[in-house]
Amino acid sequence: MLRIAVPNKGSLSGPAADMLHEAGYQQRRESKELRIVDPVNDVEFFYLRPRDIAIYVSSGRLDIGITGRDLLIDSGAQAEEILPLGFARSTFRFAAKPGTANGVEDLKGKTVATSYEGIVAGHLADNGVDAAVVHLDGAVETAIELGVAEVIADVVETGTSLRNAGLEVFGEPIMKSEAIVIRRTDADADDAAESKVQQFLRRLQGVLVARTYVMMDYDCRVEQLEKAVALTPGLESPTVSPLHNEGWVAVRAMVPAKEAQRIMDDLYDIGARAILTTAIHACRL
Ligand SMILES: Nc1ncnc2c1ncn2[C@@H]1O[C@H](COP(=O)(O)OP(=O)(O)OP(=O)(O)O)[C@@H](O)[C@H]1O
Ligand SMILES: O=P(O)(O)OC[C@H]1O[C@H](OP(=O)(O)OP(=O)(O)O)[C@H](O)[C@@H]1O
Ligand SMILES: [Mg+2]
Repeated sequence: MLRIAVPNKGSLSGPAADMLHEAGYQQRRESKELRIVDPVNDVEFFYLRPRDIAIYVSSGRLDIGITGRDLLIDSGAQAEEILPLGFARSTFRFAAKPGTANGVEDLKGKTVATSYEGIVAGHLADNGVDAAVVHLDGAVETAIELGVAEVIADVVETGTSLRNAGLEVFGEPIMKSEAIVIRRTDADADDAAESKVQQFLRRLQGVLVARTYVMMDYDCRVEQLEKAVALTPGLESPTVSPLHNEGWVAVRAMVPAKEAQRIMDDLYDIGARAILTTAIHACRL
């Protein structure tokens, strides 16, 4: 049975459960459940603190896990990213009162508060900067007002938390993060276990594709086919079928959902008609 770690709280937990549900896996019914077995899919889910997931996975007791890239790097655990999942996107940045610093090189002798000591200590060391790091569990934006540190390093999404605290980011982003699937580095799964891991990844990839693409169908004159296909190349190549009316073909291709309206306009302009888009609910590429 495949054993998978899933975030039990915070920004990662809701979207992770939604994605697993969309991929056809049973999920817990209430937030106090610590583990559930999905017998149909031969999978067991363990609901763990997001910060602990890389540690469990690196221990080899759990096969794979969902966590944040920043949390994986912060943990220093022997686990590696095998699939980015596109949610809980954030950047990890230094911030301070305006005028405090312009880059990491200005941090010598200063104190940096963060919940991600591993990332910050590593980044300071990479840049040869000697600064003190204070660990706080959360709400680190307040550390400056209360005099615990001159600088913070934290997750930034919209920047609202920083603005509310009168702080500004400075320097280059330390890293970009999103939810990821992780696995133990150099995992030595036997063939049966490996095929289960690959099936799990294919299911999640299917959800990602279904979320990002729509199916587009349209009719066009044979003379316009090359131009139309250039607009809708599909993932491999579009399906082209003859129509009963001679000189016309029907075309079917997947297109990025964000570009669908623009592509429909462009197709219309070159004479395509009966242009339809439909949602993709699931797929295996
Ligand atoms: N506001 C946010 N927007 C996007 N991603 C976020 C945000 N806050 C945290 N994350 C991401 O969520 C992960 C951290 O999850 P975690 O549950 O530890 O913290 P949290 O979401 O801040 O919850 P809490 O602080 O309540 O424990 C990291 O990968 C981080 O990048
Ligand atoms: O840029 P924003 O959109 O404001 O998001 C970033 C904030 O979200 C998270 O905080 P959370 O609410 O999880 O509280 P915490 O600091 O206690 O973790 C993170 O730690 C930042 O403070
Ligand atoms: Mg938080």
